Amino acid sequence: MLHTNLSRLLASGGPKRLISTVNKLTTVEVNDKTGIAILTMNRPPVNGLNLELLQDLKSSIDEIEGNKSRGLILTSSSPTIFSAGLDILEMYKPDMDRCRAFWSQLQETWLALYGSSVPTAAAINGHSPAGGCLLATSCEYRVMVPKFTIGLNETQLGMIAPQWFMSAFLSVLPQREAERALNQGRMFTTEEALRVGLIDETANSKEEAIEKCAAFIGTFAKVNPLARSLTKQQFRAADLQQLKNGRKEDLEKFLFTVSQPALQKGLGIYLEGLKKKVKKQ
Ligand SMILES: CCCCCC/C=C\CC(=O)SCCNC(=O)CCNC(=O)[C@H](O)C(C)(C)COP(=O)(O)OP(=O)(O)OC[C@H]1O[C@@H](n2cnc3c(N)ncnc32)[C@H](O)[C@@H]1OP(=O)(O)O
Repeated sequence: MLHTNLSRLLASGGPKRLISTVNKLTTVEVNDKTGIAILTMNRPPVNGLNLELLQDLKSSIDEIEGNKSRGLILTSSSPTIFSAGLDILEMYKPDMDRCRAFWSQLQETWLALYGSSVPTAAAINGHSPAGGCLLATSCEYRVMVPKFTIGLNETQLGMIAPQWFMSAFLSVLPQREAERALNQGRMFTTEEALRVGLIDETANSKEEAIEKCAAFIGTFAKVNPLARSLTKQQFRAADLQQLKNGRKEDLEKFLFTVSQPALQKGLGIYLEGLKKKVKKQ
């Protein structure tokens, strides 16, 4: 089968071509034989989504769209973290101008990934909370390595996931499951995520996850690319349009939320907890 051959080629190392080194926080490698691009996040230690990583992600997505790649596989250079979600330091005691640029960029990057015309898949090779889960659920397919967690834990930080975070989550989970998980701020283990359908497959390693993502992308090999892409766009149009129409309000809501003293206090305690955890070990 064609898609199995594609995934084998990719797994075998194939003739990869690094097409982008300009962006320091992401790399794009295209396999010359399969035409599939691997977009790797590389912002140690946890791929926290700050303004610069979001900018690099957006320009890498644009690059992949522009070079006619057959698909995009999103992954991480860290062996244990896909992405720790939004960089909390962008929201804690923020400079409001930067904060505005940060949230606008998050909107921009999400619109590009969720609305991407190429087939997208996430090789989730580590923990994937909150914004990390948003990136993964914005792709069309998810393969995750065991012993990690994924979910939208915003309520645990005293925050409410915006409607478009929910849209991506709801494009994957049934409403009842999504609502309960969001209300609880639940983080799913790899096995739990597979059971509820938050991920599509598990893999024993990053390489295997990439191979399975490539096999998914290979399933479109015989489908007319324009018909496939327009069908995807049609499915996602309402979600994308909702954010496009409400971008300004969404930004103002975010800026209002982060300027609340109670939220700042909560974020301070949360960050302290993350650091204490480090000291205890
Ligand atoms: C209208 C308003 C709408 C707003 C809605 C949006 C709201 C939220 C969306 C988000 O994405 S908020 C971020 C949520 N993320 C998390 O809660 C994850 C927190 N991190 C962890 O659970 C763990 O760090 C980890 C990802 C499981 C990794 O664990 P590990 O043990 O490997 O690493 P640590 O030692 O915990 O971390 C290393 C280092 O990184 C710092 N760090 C971790 N996560 C973040 C983060 N999201 N932002 C900023 N910094 C982070 C952590 O404090 C450590 O720092 P140092 O001690 O080394 O300085």
